[in-house]
Amino acid sequence: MKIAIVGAGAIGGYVGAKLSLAGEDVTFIVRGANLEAIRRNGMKLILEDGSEHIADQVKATDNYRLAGRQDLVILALKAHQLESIADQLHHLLGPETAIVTMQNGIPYWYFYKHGGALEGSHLKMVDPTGEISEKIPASRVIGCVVYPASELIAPGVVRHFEGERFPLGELDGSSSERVTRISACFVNAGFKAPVLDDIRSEIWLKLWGNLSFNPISALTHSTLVDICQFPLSRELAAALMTEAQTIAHKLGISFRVPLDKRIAGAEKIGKHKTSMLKDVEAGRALEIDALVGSVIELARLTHTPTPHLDTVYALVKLLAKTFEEERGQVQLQRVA
Ligand SMILES: NC(=O)C1=CN([C@@H]2O[C@H](COP(=O)(O)OP(=O)(O)OC[C@H]3O[C@@H](n4cnc5c(N)ncnc54)[C@H](OP(=O)(O)O)[C@@H]3O)[C@@H](O)[C@H]2O)C=CC1
Ligand SMILES: CC(C)(CO)C(=O)C(=O)O
Repeated sequence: MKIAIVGAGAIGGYVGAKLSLAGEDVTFIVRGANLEAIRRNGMKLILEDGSEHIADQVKATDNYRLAGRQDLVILALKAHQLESIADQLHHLLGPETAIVTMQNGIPYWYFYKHGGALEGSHLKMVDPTGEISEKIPASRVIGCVVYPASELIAPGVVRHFEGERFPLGELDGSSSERVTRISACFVNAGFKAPVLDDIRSEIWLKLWGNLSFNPISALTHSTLVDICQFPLSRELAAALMTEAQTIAHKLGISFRVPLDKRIAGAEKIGKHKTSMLKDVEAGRALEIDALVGSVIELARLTHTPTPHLDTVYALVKLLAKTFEEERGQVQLQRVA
């Protein structure tokens, strides 16, 4: 399959390297030092067992037009980075090209083919200007939940920590020919890629952890096990998750795992820093609006009170604002 991966970071690098090693025709859409490194050496993948694999057949470019039409486009950017690529994406799209979205959080396409009173509603938190929905048509999208954890440790070098599951699903729940084909392609590359008839419920299950543990960890610099074992933060995580569950239930979502078990699962991961804490430490922009702001937007749409989510959202937004101002100061000092 001809596959473009937009964003060759932790997840894009991991997925693209494995697909290429399995014989797929992979092009990374990538920029900066990462582009140079992949062009020079391919994408190096370091697996959990320490083994190293070089995907040296991958192509890498920052030119969408040159990459050309694809069978499949995988969007592996952070949610707040989608707008920056939306304008260029059409170069990759032929009449049948499918798009797999690999962002954590509530996706911009959430209400497409959702049914009910909220069908077609637009979510400002993840698509502030409407440009993403306009230029990345939801009719092409296959939903996906990313369970693996990985990190781009240097340009062109990705380390995989754990997990291989990428559940997929059509937005209308059907088992179409295209989703079946993409699932088979993922399985052939060594991933688990079950086709689900309710991808939104799986998105909420993953998000349950992200909307609670990620902001708490970013605010307190604590790992998952620390948050889960300290009674007050465990209680706060449970309160955030309970509010989210009320919203989700109103939207027809069912959780296949009870709340206590979901917290126990996070606790078992141990001394692990969430991606939002890693972003804080690295001075990168935080995925707050996709993970928390969008849930609050859904709360407003479903008339659900969310005092805990509102409080945590306010605090983590302030944290991000302070960081942005500090970064601005540092840049100004460098210019001076
Ligand atoms: N990492 C993980 O273990 C997990 C991540 N996820 C989710 O997966 C998604 C991707 O996260 P992750 O891979 O960690 O993020 P990364 O930051 O590692 O990767 C994103 C990549 O996109 C690139 N990028 C951003 N904007 C552009 C652009 N305009 N053109 C080209 N490239 C661009 C970035 O490059 P540059 O550095 O040049 O900006 C970066 O390499 C997120 O939603 C995250 O929450 C989910 C589960 C686990
Ligand atoms: C580790 C985990 C599961 C925390 O919610 C995660 O998905 C993240 O760090 O973004």
